[in-house]
Amino acid sequence: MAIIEVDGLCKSYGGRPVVDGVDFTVEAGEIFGILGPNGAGKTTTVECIEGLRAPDAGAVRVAGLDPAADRDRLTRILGAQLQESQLQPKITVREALELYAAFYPRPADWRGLAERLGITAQLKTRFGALSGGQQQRLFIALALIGNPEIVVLDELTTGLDPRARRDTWRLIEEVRAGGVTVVLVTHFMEEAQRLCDRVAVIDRGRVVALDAPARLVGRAAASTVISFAPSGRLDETELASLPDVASVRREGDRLVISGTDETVNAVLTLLARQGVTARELRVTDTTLDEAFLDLTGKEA
Ligand SMILES: Nc1ncnc2c1ncn2[C@@H]1O[C@H](COP(=O)(O)OP(=O)(O)OP(=O)(O)O)[C@@H](O)[C@H]1O
Repeated sequence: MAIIEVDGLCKSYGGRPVVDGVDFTVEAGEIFGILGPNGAGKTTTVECIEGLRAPDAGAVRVAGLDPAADRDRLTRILGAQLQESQLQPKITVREALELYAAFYPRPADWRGLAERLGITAQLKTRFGALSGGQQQRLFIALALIGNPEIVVLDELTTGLDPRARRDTWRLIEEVRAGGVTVVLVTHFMEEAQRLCDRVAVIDRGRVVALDAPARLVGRAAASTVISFAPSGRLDETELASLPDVASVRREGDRLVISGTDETVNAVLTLLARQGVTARELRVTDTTLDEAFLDLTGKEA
């Protein structure tokens, strides 16, 4: 059953369309990812779902409600991650949790949430004195405090260290196991691949692909990625003309070439012919990173 329906959504700022006919539905109980390069229109799209912005055209329905017109009822079923500016720097973590719990008829136990998010030691700390990662965890706790049916998390783990990121992923999986629908805007491909049942890739205000992460990877032009630090100069145009090459790019001193097994052999032959050694050579299966580059031509 679809719990969120976005149909022909359009939004312009100063006459410039930033969301340009976005369609998708989110099924109840799924973790739905929204991926896209900077400025693609992801936040604007979720702000229309949260009722924070009214669409210029098209329709959004959340559990049958029109978010822009029914914000009061919407906030009882939808929890959203706050932006930094929405909390006073002097409020303590405990005060924020108690205050937000008081807004809802059936709040979650804030002590339990603080425990699961690892911010119990900070209960007396003022918001302004928290580290970026601690602030982020408090925002997640506040998004969940009303026991929502749907939670919208925008850039969930930005600013978290790898350990805290993994803890947060586990928490999101638990939240979903409790029946909550999760909409996740993310720049992290690993996060999308690990957590999301389906992902919409948005580019320049349009959905350019929508599928399970594994199926998006399967549809990518390339199946294999070869990367290495060349010991000498290599002509990128020559690399790009090798069999089955989908893309060639530089990452620091490394070259990253996506293609097929045949590309790997051809690259190694070219290197041998030119007397260049491939240092720290890696050959891996295509990931969502490459599929995303294929779809949008950009890094997330
Ligand atoms: N209130 C606003 N007024 C004018 N332009 C805006 C406003 N909000 C967003 N924009 C512009 O609209 C475009 C889309 O922004 P949006 O935040 O939806 O993209 P995004 O995909 O979430 O990007 P990011 O990944 O960088 O957060 C951007 O070019 C942004 O600068």
